[in-house]
Amino acid sequence: MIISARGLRKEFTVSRKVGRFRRERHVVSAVDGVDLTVERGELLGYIGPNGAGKSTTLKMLTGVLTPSAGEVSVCGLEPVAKRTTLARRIGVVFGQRSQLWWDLPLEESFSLLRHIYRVPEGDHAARLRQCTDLLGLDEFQRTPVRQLSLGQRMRGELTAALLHGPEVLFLDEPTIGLDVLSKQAVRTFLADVDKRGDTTVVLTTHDLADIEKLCRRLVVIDHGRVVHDGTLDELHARYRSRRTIVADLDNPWPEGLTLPGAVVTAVEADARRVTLTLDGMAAGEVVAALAQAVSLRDLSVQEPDIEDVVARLYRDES
Ligand SMILES: Nc1ncnc2c1ncn2[C@@H]1O[C@H](COP(=O)(O)OP(=O)(O)OP(=O)(O)O)[C@@H](O)[C@H]1O
Repeated sequence: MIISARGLRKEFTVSRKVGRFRRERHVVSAVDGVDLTVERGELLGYIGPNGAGKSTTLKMLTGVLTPSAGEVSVCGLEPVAKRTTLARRIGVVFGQRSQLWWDLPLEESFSLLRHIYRVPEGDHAARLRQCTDLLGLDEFQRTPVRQLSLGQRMRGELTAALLHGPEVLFLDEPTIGLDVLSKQAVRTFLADVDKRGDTTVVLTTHDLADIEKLCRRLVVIDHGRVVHDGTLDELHARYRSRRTIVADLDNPWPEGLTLPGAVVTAVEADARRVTLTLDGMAAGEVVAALAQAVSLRDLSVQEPDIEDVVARLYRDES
């Protein structure tokens, strides 16, 4: 495994003003005993509600914060003790912080990074070409970073994080604030990184479409603790999320009609639209029974909603 954490904790002591003159100190448990292992080449989604402890975990994995307790190893190194060595083996994109030089054109930032990380010219050129092609960077490579839009800068940040060929890429909300096209570009790019298989990716995001499109495995934390570690399908199974069939009908839905393997969950639009939630039976069998019973105008089968299942998990844990 390339990342391992056992009993990882981080506490912050904060002081709060009480009355006019007194301050009271109290301890915030930001990460409260996280166990986590990530295998080489995985693309892991690390999600949780605001304040759950995601960024604090990433900061401990990258050596920015010293854990209060627990063991952590990334690329076989202890992040804080070996921070400089580790920096050469990981890439980091933290939404709020930039690794680019504000006043320099993007291409000069890339060139500086090549010297800082001492990347051989050929490797640098090959990786830059790959990122440029996939992220469409060509048209703004000569633009100073401060003039770039958020979406353009994020493409630059991703490139900057990958130019030294890191083994692990940590991404803290890489799609936040991006328009649909930029989001798509970032997701397609990350899917390509994942497909090549030589970079492990840890992704935190509030955009569940990122998770749905990119992550086979999902770790959910809340109040600093892991509350789910598994696939999205396993999460749906845990909450018994079901597929639904939405059918538009030529005539009103006959009151009281039932179909085996499905439950009627909504009758709308003057009873000419019915929603059936599948109860374990295959969609095809229910659709066939439906077509026998009523005259169908249109029909769609909808997958379980990720927003819904994750909201239920967050509610349960809060
Ligand atoms: N430097 C700090 N000092 C005091 N408390 C902190 C500090 N950093 C984080 N916290 C607290 O630790 C908890 C976890 O914060 P963290 O930033 O890790 O959450 P997060 O899951 O990344 O949230 P978000 O999704 O809102 O970015 C929060 O209660 C936060 O207020």
